Amino acid sequence: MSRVIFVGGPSGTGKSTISILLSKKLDCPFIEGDEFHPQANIDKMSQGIPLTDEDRWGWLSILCQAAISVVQGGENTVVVSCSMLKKKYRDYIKETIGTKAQTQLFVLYNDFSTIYKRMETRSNHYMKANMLKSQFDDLEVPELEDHVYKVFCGTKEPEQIFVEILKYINL
Ligand SMILES: Nc1ncnc2c1ncn2[C@@H]1O[C@H](COP(=O)(O)OP(=O)(O)O)[C@@H](O)[C@H]1O
Ligand SMILES: O=C(O)[C@H](O)[C@@H](O)[C@H](O)[C@H](O)COP(=O)(O)O
Repeated sequence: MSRVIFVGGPSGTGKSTISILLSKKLDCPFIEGDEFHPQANIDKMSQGIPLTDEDRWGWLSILCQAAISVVQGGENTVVVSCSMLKKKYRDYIKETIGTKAQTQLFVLYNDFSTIYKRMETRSNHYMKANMLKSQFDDLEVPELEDHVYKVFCGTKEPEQIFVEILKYINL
């Protein structure tokens, strides 16, 4: 059966970095969630305004449909980066993918100060460092959610985090 692997967490925790490592290892496509935001969401974030649930539902739907299209197009696996900060977003993703593929969700998390320092150096990204707090406020670290795994990153190198995640993935 095909599978969809989502990599989540607040901005700067390493979603894209880890997703790229996974897609290389699994030799599969990678959907960069940031590239699928409606323009209204990008405009909002560019102005330093955090997204609300209402802003996110449409984006989550687009991402799920993109992942489904990839596996229905014949790919065995696809990796998607998407913050999916709240349990209800993760539930929505699992429900929407449904039986079309096996779904595994990994939520990266870290200390606020570690990520804040990292974000301050990323000046060209539309996600402003001062919006990070709202993301941490929204983050619900998963506990006992089916097919959802939390991954504490701390000061681990991306390779180390990648190896941790691989333990949950059938190669
Ligand atoms: N484990 C890590 N340790 C140190 N730096 C990292 C780690 N993971 C990612 N980074 C760096 O942090 C920044 C944000 O990473 P990125 O993968 O774009 O995060 P996200 O997609 O979650 O916003 C990048 O400059 C990246 O190289
Ligand atoms: O890589 C990042 O910096 C984050 O992924 C970010 O750009 C993300 O697209 C938005 O944070 C989505 O909105 P929410 O995370 O607020 O849902």
